[in-house]
Amino acid sequence: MTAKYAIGVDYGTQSGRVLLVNVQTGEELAVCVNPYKSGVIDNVLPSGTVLGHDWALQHPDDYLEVLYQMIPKVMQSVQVKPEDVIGIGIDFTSCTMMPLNEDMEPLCLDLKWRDNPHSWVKLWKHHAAQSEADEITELAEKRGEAFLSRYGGKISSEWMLPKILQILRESPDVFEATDVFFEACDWLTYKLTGNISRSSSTSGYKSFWHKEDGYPDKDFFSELDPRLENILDTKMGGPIVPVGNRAGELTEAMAKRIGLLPGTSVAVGIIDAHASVPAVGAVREGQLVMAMGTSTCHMLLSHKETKVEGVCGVVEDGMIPGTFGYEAGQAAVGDIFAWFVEHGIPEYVKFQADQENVGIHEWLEKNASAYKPGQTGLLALDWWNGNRSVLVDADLSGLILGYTLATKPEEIYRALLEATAFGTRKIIDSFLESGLEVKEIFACGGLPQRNRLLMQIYADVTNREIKVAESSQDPALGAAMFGAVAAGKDKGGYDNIIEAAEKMARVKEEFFVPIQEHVDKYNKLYKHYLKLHDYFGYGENDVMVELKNLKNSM
Ligand SMILES: Nc1ncnc2c1ncn2[C@@H]1O[C@H](COP(=O)(O)OP(=O)(O)O)[C@@H](O)[C@H]1O
Ligand SMILES: O=C(CO)[C@@H](O)[C@@H](O)COP(=O)(O)O
Repeated sequence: MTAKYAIGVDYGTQSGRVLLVNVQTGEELAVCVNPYKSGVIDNVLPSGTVLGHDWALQHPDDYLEVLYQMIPKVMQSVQVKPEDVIGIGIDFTSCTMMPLNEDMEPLCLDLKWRDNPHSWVKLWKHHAAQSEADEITELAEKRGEAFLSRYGGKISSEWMLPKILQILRESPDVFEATDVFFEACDWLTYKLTGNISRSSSTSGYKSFWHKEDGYPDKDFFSELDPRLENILDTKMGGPIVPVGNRAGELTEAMAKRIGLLPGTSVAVGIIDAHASVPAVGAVREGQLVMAMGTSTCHMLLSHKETKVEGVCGVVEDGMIPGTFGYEAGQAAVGDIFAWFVEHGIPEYVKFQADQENVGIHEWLEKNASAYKPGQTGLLALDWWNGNRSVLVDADLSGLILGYTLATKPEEIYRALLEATAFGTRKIIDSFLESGLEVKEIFACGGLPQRNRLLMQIYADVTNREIKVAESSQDPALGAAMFGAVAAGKDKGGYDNIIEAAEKMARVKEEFFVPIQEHVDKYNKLYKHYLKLHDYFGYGENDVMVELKNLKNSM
């Protein structure tokens, strides 16, 4: 049989990328990255409307551009015939949601609505629905809703219902005008296939849907707000299709536009971080995958369903069929380092990095590597974008302790790297305390490829070996694998994602091994991290929330 190919389209926070992969070998033939023209809209709308605190929106046209521009570009860069591309898979940040009209078009593209911020795509890191999230948690607790325990006991402002509730409360007219609220992932799948469906992955992790129990009762929604009584049949309606299935086939019009053949199989969409799980070959119980980029998502596979504090969700078959997929996460990781590089470094660092012809991150990494664990005298809490797991509180904020007049930028950078590693250890501890096994850790995403010091710190802080994905486009590779599964064996693909992972997944031969001397030091520092974590995180000291309230009242 001639070689067959699949396309993975990975929609990240800042950019979308398209990867063309050989289905038999997993070889990556070409990749094209398209930074979103409008990026993350967190200050003002294109029309000039000023946004409130913690808003994060996106422009839906930026997503379509990735398909229209990047798929033809990838195809032109290699000698692959469209008929040999058997499947397409999409992964997307989540919950990135949008209000659509009855023609399945985003409301924000309509002149009538475009000045209203609520008509736009709300990005996963839109955190302005915290009070709605708290309200949902309170109601679920009061009613003893069983679903709450699957989400670590607390509802995140990042998910679908808090975002819908915020729209309803702040802009009932947008709510009324909305035909359906859709995850961007599912909207793009619709754009490719013309079929309206929802992914079991986004529905399970972000919209409270459960394979056996379905959604929470209608009563729950109506008690939250009577206007939500029928939302499951109306604005949240549509068939839910399990991941690993085919969502449909490429339409004639879309095929023409992107230079592929109509009828090409399109997979049910998945959450971006989850696509990395099969892409590193993790398909078994006890395998933990950290997708480390702007944020970090921790995905753990297990055969049992249990309660885990602060977990973002557990969904049966949510990542790999036959297992329960647990997701936890840190809402900022790379974003914290980016903040420091952008706002925290003095001119002399820029000058020296220039002289040495290296980037600021590289300069800081090199200089921070000269320190031993504990030598900076600093300890930080990694809550620059709130705390996703295990505290689930977007109102928490960052902290650095131990500054002196001698503190240097590279020491602060190191403390920030360490803080994110402590945050990850806390998440692993939470899994272990719930009786789940963590046998093997994989790291993927942009960070492990770029920062060796960071990865060594993670190995030392967790006292575990860390394997790193070979592909720098891991989610896109995973999405392409789902594309190959959507096509099926008859067309040269695979019957299921486990078979696809056996043939297409890859990790680097070299991995990060803990250094005992560092492990001992970090064990001590971690105890102090936990003290700060519990003191500020569990409400004993609520100064972070008070400061935020004060700021928001200005
Ligand atoms: N050398 C580096 N060390 C640490 N962080 C870095 C480095 N280079 C870039 N970053 C951070 O990595 C993040 C981007 O990660 P990446 O995985 O490429 O993107 P995304 O999460 O959008 O998919 C940014 O927040 C950026 O600041
Ligand atoms: O929340 C999730 C997954 O549940 C992610 O989509 C979100 O953290 C964004 O991930 P990136 O950091 O852009 O890769």
